[in-house]
This record gives sequence, C-alpha cells and structure tokens, in this order.
Amino acid sequence: MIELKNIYKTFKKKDAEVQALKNISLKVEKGDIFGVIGFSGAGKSTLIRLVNLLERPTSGEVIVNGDSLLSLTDKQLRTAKKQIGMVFQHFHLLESKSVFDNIAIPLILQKSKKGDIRKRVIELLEFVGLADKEKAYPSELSGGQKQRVGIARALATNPSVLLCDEATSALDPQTTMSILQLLKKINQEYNITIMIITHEMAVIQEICNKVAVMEQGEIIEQGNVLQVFSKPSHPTTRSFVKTIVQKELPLSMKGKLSHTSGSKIIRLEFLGSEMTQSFLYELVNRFEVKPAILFANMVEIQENIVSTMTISLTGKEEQLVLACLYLKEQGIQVEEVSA
Ligand SMILES: Nc1ncnc2c1ncn2[C@@H]1O[C@H](COP(=O)(O)OP(=O)(O)OP(=O)(O)O)[C@@H](O)[C@H]1O
Repeated sequence: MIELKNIYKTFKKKDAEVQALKNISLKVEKGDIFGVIGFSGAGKSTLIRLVNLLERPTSGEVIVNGDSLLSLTDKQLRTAKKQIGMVFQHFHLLESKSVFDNIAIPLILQKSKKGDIRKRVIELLEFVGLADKEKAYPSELSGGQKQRVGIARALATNPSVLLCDEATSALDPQTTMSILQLLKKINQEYNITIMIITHEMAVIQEICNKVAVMEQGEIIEQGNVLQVFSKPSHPTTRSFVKTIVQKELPLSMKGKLSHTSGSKIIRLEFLGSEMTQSFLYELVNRFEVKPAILFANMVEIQENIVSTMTISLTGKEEQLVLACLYLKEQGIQVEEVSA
C-alpha cells in the first residue's frame, strides 16, 4: 500500500546541511493504522510529507498503491495524489469560506458536477458529525470541529490512504479521543489505510496496529504495536512506552523496599488479566512461598490487556527458585527487582 525504500532526505541551507532522514524503509499494508512516533526534530513531518511528495526525497523510492511516485509524469502524479488525503495539525481551513465550501474544495478542483459535490459534502458532514454546521465559518468552530472539517475535506475525493500530520496535537485530551475514534471509524467503515505521525504514545495506543519509532532521522524500532509495547528494545522506545505502561515501582515505594533474606522482589509481565488470580493461587498451592502484591498495572493495547505486577515472594531459597521457574513456564516474563 505504502512502501518507503532506503529514503534519505538532506535539507541544504547556505552554510549547513541537515540530514533529516537516513535510510528509512517501511511498509504500510492495506487496512493498517500505522503510527510513527518520535520526539521533536526526529524527522516525522518530513517522512509523512514524502508519502504524497509534498517533500521529495534526496534518494530512495516512494511507492503508493503500487505506483513508484518519483517515476510518474506530472499528470499521472496528480491522479495518484487523488488517492492520498491529508489532515494537518493546524487544520489549514480557508477562514473566508463556509464549512460546506471548505469540504467542497477538492471536488471543485477536480471539476465534479454541482449536484455530486452537494451530495458528497452532505454525506461527509453527516459522517464527521457536523450535519448542522454546513453554513458555519471556521472562526465559529471549536478546534475539534475544525479538525472534523479538515478530515471531511481530506476524504472528499474518496482516497484510499489518509495521512495525518499530528492531527490531534493541537487538541485537548477529550477532543483528541473523539478525533481518534473518528479516524478509527474511517479506517473500519471506509477501509482507508491511515498513516499518522505523533509525539504522543496515547495516540498509538488508542488506534494504531503498527508503529515505527524515529530518532534523529532513523527508524530505531518498528513492528506490531502490541509487540513493541510489551517488549520495547530501544531505550527511546522504552521511554515512550513508559508514558503509558507504568512498569516501575513508584519512587516513594522503591525507597521503602528492603530485601530480607528469604524474600525476593520480582516484576512480572504478561498478557491478559484473568491469569493474575490463578497464578497467585498456584504459587501458594504448589510451593512453600507467600506472595504479596506490591504494585500492579494493566493497560489495554489492541484489545489485549498488558499486565505488569511487582510482587514479593517469601520462602526458602529453593522454593523461591522453583516458584520463579513455574511462573516462566506459564509464559510470564520474570525479572528480579533490585532495591
Ligand atoms: N524545510 C526545511 N529546511 C531545513 N531543515 C528542515 C526543513 N524541514 C525540516 N528540517 C529539519 O529536519 C529535521 C527533521 O524535522 P521534522 O520537522 O521532520 O521533525 P519532526 O519529528 O516532525 O519534528 P516536530 O515534531 O518538531 O515537527 C529537523 O532538524 C528540522 O530542523
């Protein structure tokens, strides 16, 4: 659907060069909601702007819907671009035009018939929940409503791909959630593939099935969201994941921990929530150990529950070792915590 192959992008200024992207390769499959996350300056905007050639790579290949965009003629490129809608952080609406006219712009540009334009815009207004705002002007709308107009405009020409450049970064958390739900609905009901860049892990958690993490122009980690969230390998990914999956003991608790002989403090990570009770019961039943929960956290990712739990286990050394072994055999990740 979208494929970037060995992309490099260098911005040349008078006295300096900025290597914004270094050897980026990624694949977005049909139906994906693919998130790209990174800190400011990582190269996310440059990356997403390459997908519809708002930015041209210094080298590498951009393939969308099977077309290698850099080898198309201008006319072919215009046709290919109709398949790619884009939503912006600051909406980019025309203030002097009504909501209806803003959404109609791409249809007017492609010379659709008046009746068809009216039908499509009304349909889109309905879809994004702004049926009563047809005649309003952007200045009369909230940020969330403006973004709904931006989304409707991006969908006007029936694209197969929607690019979202920090689409929720200018919105409060509640509005962010409602816009993310709208993007999910677009993906599911219109079967549109979405690529979204963000610096907020909550965006990835809420709607994405795949994620790429960027740092200094490179992709440092990518994969299925559940995989990356449950086992992040790069320190930067870990620091992003930490913002939503709280694994560490709170500092106030850490200070009070003391390891006494005959006890172990271990952190457990596993998928699913129903497991919790059964393995604690099994520990007590099968081994001469006493478990106590010190800290627990559950996060929903892709309709899966990722659970982390810190427990203390008290008992004879041999029993503690056997208990830990048993937990590992159940597919639980076990890590000893130092005080
Ligand atoms: N038109 C440009 N000319 C020169 N340098 C640029 C240009 N656009 C981006 N850059 C540089 O490329 C690097 C990546 O910028 P980019 O905007 O893609 O990062 P980002 O991850 O989107 O950051 P942010 O979240 O702050 O927008 C930065 O060092 C930036 O200064």
